[in-house]
Formats: sequence, C-alpha cells, structure tokens
Amino acid sequence: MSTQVTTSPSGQNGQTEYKIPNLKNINTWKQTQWPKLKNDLILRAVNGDKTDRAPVWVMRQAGRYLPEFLALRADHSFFECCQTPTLSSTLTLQPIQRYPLLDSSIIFCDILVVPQALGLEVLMEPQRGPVLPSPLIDPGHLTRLKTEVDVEKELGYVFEAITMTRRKLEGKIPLIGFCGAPWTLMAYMVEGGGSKTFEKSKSWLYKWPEESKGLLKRIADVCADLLIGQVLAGAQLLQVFDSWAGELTPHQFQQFALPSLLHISHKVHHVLSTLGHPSIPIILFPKGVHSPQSLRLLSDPKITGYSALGLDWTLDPVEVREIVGMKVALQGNFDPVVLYGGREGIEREVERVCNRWKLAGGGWIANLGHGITPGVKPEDMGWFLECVHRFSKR
Ligand SMILES: Cc1c2[nH]c(c1CCC(=O)O)Cc1[nH]c(c(CCC(=O)O)c1C)Cc1[nH]c(c(CCC(=O)O)c1C)Cc1[nH]c(c(C)c1CCC(=O)O)C2
Repeated sequence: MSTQVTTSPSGQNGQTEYKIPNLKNINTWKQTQWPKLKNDLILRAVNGDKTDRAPVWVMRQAGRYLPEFLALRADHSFFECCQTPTLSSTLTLQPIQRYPLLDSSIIFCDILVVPQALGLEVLMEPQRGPVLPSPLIDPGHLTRLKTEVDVEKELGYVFEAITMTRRKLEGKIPLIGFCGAPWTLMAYMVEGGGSKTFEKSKSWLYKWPEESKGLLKRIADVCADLLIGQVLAGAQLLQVFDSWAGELTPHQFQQFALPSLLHISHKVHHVLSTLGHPSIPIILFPKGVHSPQSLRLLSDPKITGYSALGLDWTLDPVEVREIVGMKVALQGNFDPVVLYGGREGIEREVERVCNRWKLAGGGWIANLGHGITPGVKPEDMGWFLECVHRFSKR
C-alpha cells in the first residue's frame, strides 16, 4: 500500500501541498510502547511554563571534549559514527551517563547528512571540519541534486538510532531530533565548507534570487521529512540549527531564510497532525539574528510553528523578552567560553546570567549560546550544570 498522500495546510491560502514522506513506521508508530517519561522539565519549559528551575542541556554535548567520545572516534570515521545506529546511540548516551544533571539528550548526527541525502559528497577533515569537494558553483549545478529524496532510504539510519536511543534512555529524559536550517545548509553546499565571509553563498542570493529560493525550498522539504521521520521514530522535541542566519541582512533573512524555516515547521506540524500524531514542539536556533524586526517575526509560535527561540550569548534575555513578548519560550544563552573561566568564574557568571533570565520571565531552557568547544575540561562542564541547577531555582 502506498503512503504517498498529499494534504493542504490549514490556515493558509490552501495552495501548498505537503507530500507525506514514505516512512517505514508511518502507520506503526501508534503501536509503539515507550517507557514512561520521568523528567519532562524541558517539555514544560518549551511550552512556555515557568518551571521550578531551568531545564538544561548543551549544544554539541556529545563531542570532542569527552575522552569517551575520542576513544570511540579513534576507531571510526565521523560519518560512520552518524550512520551506524549503535555508534550514534552510544555517543548520544555518553554525556547522559556522565552528567545526570542533563535534562535532555540530543541524537548524535550532523546537519550535513541532508546535503549528503541530496546527493552531495561531504567529508569531515581532521583540522578543517566539513568539506564538500564538489560544491554548487552556479544554478547549472542544481541538476546534480536528486529531485526526489527518499529519506527512509537515505537517512533511515537516523530513525533507527532514535528508536534505539529512546528505548535505552528508559524515560529518564526526552530525546531531541534535529536538522540544519536550509540557509545554513545552502551555505555549506555552495561554499564547499565553512567560510568567514560567505561570499559565494551570499552572491547566489544577489545574482540568482529565484534559483536560491528554489534551492532553499528543496532543502527544506528534505529537512521536514527528516524531522517527521525522527518524530515517528521517537524524538520528543526538535531543534532546527540556523548557525549562519546572522550572516544575512535582516532583509535577506526575511526574504530567503525565514520562508524556508516556515516551510519546515508548517510541513512538520501539518503532516504529523494528518497522521494523528500529537504535536511536537520545535526550537529554532537562529544564531546571530539580532534585528528586532526579525526577532518580532519569530515571536508567535502560532504563526511560525516554532515554540522556542535559541539565543546566542551576545543577546540579553531581558531585552529580547521586551521585543518578542511572552508567547515564545527562549533557550540559551551562556557564552560557551565561560566553560574556560574556572570554577569561580563559572559560578559567578552562571549566577549573573540566571538572574537576567529570572527577570526575563516565561519559559526558559538553559543552554550555551553556541556549541561546547573541544578544549573544555569535562569536570568544568559538570560544574556548570551544577551551578545552573542551583542558581536557576525560583
Ligand atoms: C554548523 C553545524 C554542523 N553540525 C552541527 C551544526 C549546528 C550547530 C553549530 O552551529 O555548531 C550540529 C551538530 N553536530 C553534531 C551534533 C550532535 C549532537 C550534539 O551533541 O549536539 C549536532 C547537533 C556532532 C558533531 N559534528 C562535528 C563533530 C566533531 C567532528 C569530529 O569528531 O571530528 C561533532 C561531535 C563536526 C562538524 N559538523 C559541522 C562542523 C562545522 C563541524 C566541525 C567543527 C566542529 O566540530 O565544531 C557542521
């Protein structure tokens, strides 16, 4: 029986048609019995509830600062770790086993699995980070991308890892599924790797605006299917990482990045509701987006489909609250470098930042304002978590 049905989103102009992805568990998720969730703090905070203390997790919490990660990585390539469900699951659980104070887990994977699923080669090079040897130079190269991406076939390993990990978590804490945002992924696909100036990817926006929008939409479709698959496989919360959103002018953010972000959230919510699945909150991390105008456009979850916004450390939570109001929950926003500040430095800064967040009111998920870096001492991460538990108490 084919599961390919199309539906129209409600509350819009009725033009958009969302194709339901072909997923193995599209009809079987209802029969899955999950262990009862014991700590739902993050799920309450993401819905805007004031919690007794802030739930805390850390972006990139599984990674190179952990000796147990490095030990496993020594025997396996980076993408082998992502693509092998047992390895991904083990890596996801490493920080959870070490730090009982974490209130959420996030599946071990990478945002760049989406360009891979679209047909581009992605390598992870030891000193350089991600490298795409054949980037998209101009719109003529768009024909190199697959027109139809079967997410089950290309990314089924993520779904398997999610199901395995949720079982192993035994309901201790929720599991976050994630993807990269279309603009951030487009930047990698055009630049061929990281960049300081984003000259190539931003010139696409100036030279070929319509083709850029088309590309962003194609990426967004795969991202949405990846998120839907993760939810049906057991993810309880989702995050979309727009790490390079701050490289755009506010106008470009609104013209290019935002519509593709909305395409993802609307498709995810619409398809899940069509399947009769309970709605799942999505956190958006639009790193570097500071323009009040852009933040205001992200302030109403009913319109955007994003329940929470992740803030980087250069924003002040009280100022952001004044701009976005009370409808959206917020996440963040400790300076990742605080983890190099020593025990006293960490304690002082956590207390200060927690006090700002208490003034900001509303739902707060404590996190860093960007990923944890490889040089952090594991015991300092542990101390940071202790301090957040202590100082975020209401
Ligand atoms: C931009 C981006 C990428 N990947 C990701 C982002 C968005 C977040 C951000 O802005 O930091 C997201 C990501 N990458 C990874 C996760 C796993 C889950 C978690 O613990 O948070 C997540 C959520 C593992 C990873 N992704 C990567 C590693 C290290 C690779 C290694 O072991 O060699 C890990 C643990 C590699 C990676 N992957 C990427 C880069 C730039 C790099 C190299 C530099 C770096 O490590 O920061 C792309």
